[in-house]
Amino acid sequence: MTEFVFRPAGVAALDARLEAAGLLDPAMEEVGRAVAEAAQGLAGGGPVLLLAGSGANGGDALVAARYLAGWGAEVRVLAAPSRHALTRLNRERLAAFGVEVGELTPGAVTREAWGSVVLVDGLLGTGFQPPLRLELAAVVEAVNAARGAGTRVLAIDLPSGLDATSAVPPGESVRADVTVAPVGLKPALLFGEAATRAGEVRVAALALPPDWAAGEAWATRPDDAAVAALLPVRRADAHKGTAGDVWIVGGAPGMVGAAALAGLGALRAGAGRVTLHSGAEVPLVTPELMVRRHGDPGGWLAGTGERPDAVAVGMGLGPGAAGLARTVLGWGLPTVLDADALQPELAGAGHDRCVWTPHPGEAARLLGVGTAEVTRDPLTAARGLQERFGGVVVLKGGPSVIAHPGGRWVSRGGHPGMASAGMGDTLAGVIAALLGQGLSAADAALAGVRLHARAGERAGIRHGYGLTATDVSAQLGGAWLDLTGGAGRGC
Ligand SMILES: NC(=O)C1=CN([C@@H]2O[C@H](COP(=O)(O)OP(=O)(O)OC[C@H]3O[C@@H](n4cnc5c(N)ncnc54)[C@H](O)[C@@H]3O)[C@@H](O)[C@H]2O)[C@@H](O)CC1
Ligand SMILES: [K+]
Repeated sequence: MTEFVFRPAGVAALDARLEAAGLLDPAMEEVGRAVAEAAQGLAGGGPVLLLAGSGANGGDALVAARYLAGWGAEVRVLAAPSRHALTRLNRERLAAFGVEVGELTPGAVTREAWGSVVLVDGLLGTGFQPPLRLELAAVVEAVNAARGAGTRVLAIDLPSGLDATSAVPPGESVRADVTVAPVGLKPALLFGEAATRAGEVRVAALALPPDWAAGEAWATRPDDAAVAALLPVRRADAHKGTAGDVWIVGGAPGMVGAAALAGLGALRAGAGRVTLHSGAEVPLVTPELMVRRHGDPGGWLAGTGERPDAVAVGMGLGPGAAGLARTVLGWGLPTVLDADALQPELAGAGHDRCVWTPHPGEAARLLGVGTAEVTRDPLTAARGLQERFGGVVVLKGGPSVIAHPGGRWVSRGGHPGMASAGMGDTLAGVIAALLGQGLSAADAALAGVRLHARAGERAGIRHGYGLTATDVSAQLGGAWLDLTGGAGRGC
């Protein structure tokens, strides 16, 4: 399923629409039921302790308690006083069900957690404004102590104490084993240290008019079926001239491997013909790559009338890369700009057929901010880059973000072993190959990132953290077949 990613403002806007349509009560009912089902699955018939804060997150917990009680589970409930109308209503409904609700204090949490198999965290969701107030900080501490003693923790929407928009927790927060996120994900569930505190994340879809969620979402996380639909299908009479002529412009003395890896990535992603243009002698990593050495690559590019179907420029190119990149951008061809071609002076030089592929350090250089600012909120950073540089931006990371003029995508998958030099060079080649096969810049970026990640997952099974960019390239063909379900023959 393709998932939506919301910021708090989107959640609040969706809430307002639900309220106006008289659908907020049924929505909370759906969320509470989904939470109850997940808690029941985790508890395996054991007692469940539910903690309800003062907002709608707490209301979700109170609904979940009612369902669990109705199914015959032993429930213990502690709740904060609330002025939220629906949360209060659900507390009354729970009382009518005969379930007692205790006062939410750190001591009560410690006492009631004793013997509870599962603790449901409905303290704070997207309405949390850091920093955590003292009385709740002590409750969060008690929750984490209970988890340390063996109680499994299920967070509603996000672990309480996380800022929904940030990869960096503002301080201590609940540490969850499972998070059930209503309607869609929040950035904190996807990125950085915050995501590690959420455990396994499950989205609980709500029955909504289809355009409501899409209209309020800040990004989407496409599934593999959506990505596979972007990949080209060849005719039986395809030949190397129809599969894309790709140039790799990169490599300087001491940095030739980067260009070679990009070339290999392009070949393995189906390019019909790949030529490396370099000012240095590039090693023959595979005989299928063509290598052309130029004494003055910039002069040659400026003068040549030859044109490929797609270009990747920058990998290992060294100083002067921005000038070469400007020349290539001037051709208006499908182009990937990577590594040394990612220079602030190229702001505004992008066009709708180009893809910029910075990692967070390069993104920070392009934006003129610190790397921490980029990694704290990659979705906003990627959008800022796209607006400043034009075209499409792939902000690499785990997960990568793709920003295009119509919105933002968050990629899926990958493997921690991909944290090694050369992976970005391979990705640049993969995206160039897809551009050369006729994909738009946005589609090539999304499909390229997912193909690369899937290849990394395959290579990771064999090599663990020791996998190299060459290992990933070798798995690109298999990754393509995985995504397309074995398609790929002529039709
Ligand atoms: N449209 C949606 O996506 C839906 C959202 N729902 C739930 O609604 C939640 C958002 O509800 P609310 O906007 O009521 O917000 P929350 O329930 O997240 O929290 C708001 C409450 O937290 C308190 N609070 C805020 N900052 C605090 C701090 N620093 N220290 C201590 N207390 C603090 C506030 O006083 C307020 O009472 C979501 O996280 C989700 O669980 C669901 O109920 C239904 C559908
Ligand atoms: K929560």
